[in-house]
Amino acid sequence: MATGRTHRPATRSRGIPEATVARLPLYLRALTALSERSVPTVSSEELAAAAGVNSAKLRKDFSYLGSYGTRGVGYDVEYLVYQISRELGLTQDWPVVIVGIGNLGAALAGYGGFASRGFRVAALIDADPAMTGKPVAGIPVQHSDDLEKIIEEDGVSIGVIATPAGVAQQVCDRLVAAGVTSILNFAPTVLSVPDGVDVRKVDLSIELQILAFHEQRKAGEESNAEADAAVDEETATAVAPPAPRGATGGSRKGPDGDVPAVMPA
Ligand SMILES: NC(=O)c1ccc[n+]([C@@H]2O[C@H](COP(=O)([O-])OP(=O)(O)OC[C@H]3O[C@@H](n4cnc5c(N)ncnc54)[C@H](O)[C@@H]3O)[C@@H](O)[C@H]2O)c1
Repeated sequence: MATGRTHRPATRSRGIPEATVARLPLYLRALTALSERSVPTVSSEELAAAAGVNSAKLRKDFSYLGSYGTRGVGYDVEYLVYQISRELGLTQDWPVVIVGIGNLGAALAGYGGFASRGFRVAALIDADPAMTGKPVAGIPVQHSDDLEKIIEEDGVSIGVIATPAGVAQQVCDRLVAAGVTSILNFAPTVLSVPDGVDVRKVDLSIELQILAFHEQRKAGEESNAEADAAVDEETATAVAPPAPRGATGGSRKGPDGDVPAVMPA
C-alpha cells in the first residue's frame, strides 16, 4: 500500500495560496454565467456576491493572477474567464477515468458538466465482468483488469474513485502506479498517496452532517429563546401587582370572581 501525505503545502509553486486556488472555480462559475449573458464587465462587488465570496478577498485573489480591474469599469469578464481557466489548467483537455460504475459512477459518467469544463471521460472501469462492454452514458464499460493499459493508452492523469470504500485504497494504488497523479475520491475513506499525488475528497454525507449541526444549533437557539421568554413571563407574573379593582380592561371575570390581569412582560 502506498504511504505518504494526502495534502500539498499551503501554497503552489507559482505562489498562489491553496485557499485562492479553491476559490478560482467559484469565480469561474460566476464569470461563465456572466459571459453567457454577454455581460462585458463586472465590478468586484458584483462578482464577489455572485461567487459568494467577500469582495476584499476577491481583489486579493485576483492580484495573484496579476488582474487588478479598471477603476470605475471593473473587470473584463472574457479576459478573466481566460485568465482563471489558464491558471486552473482548463485550457487543455483532461482525460478522466471513472472507476466503479455503480449508481454514483454511472451518474458521474452522464454528468455533462465534466465535458463542458474540459474534462473528457476517457474510460469507465468496473470490476464486475457482467458490466464489461455495456454502454453507460454512451461509453462502454471496461474491466478493471485492463486499468493500467487504459491509463497508459489514454494518457490519463485524473482518476475518479466511485467504488465501495473497502477497495478504494487498492484502486487508488493501482491508479497511482499506472501514472495517475490526481484523484477525486467519492468513497468514504481516507486515501494514502505518495508525494506528488493530489487527492480531493467529496462526501455529501459530511456536508449534510455539518448542516445537521447548524440545524441543531438553530433549534437550540429557538428553544432557549422560548425558555427565556417563558421565564420572563413567569417572573413578570410573580412580581406583577394586582390590578386595581374595577380597572377597565385590566381584569377579567373568572369562576371565582375577579382575577388579577397578567402584566405584559
Ligand atoms: N461522496 C459522496 O457524496 C457519495 C455519495 C454516494 C455514494 N458514495 C460512495 O460512492 C461509492 C459508490 O457508491 P454506489 O452507490 O455507486 O455503489 P454501487 O455498489 O452502486 O457501485 C459500486 C461499483 O463499484 C464496482 N467495484 C467494486 N469493486 C471494484 C474494484 N475493485 N474496481 C472497480 N470497480 C469496483 C462494483 O462492481 C459496482 O459497480 C461508495 O463508496 C459510496 O459510499 C459517495
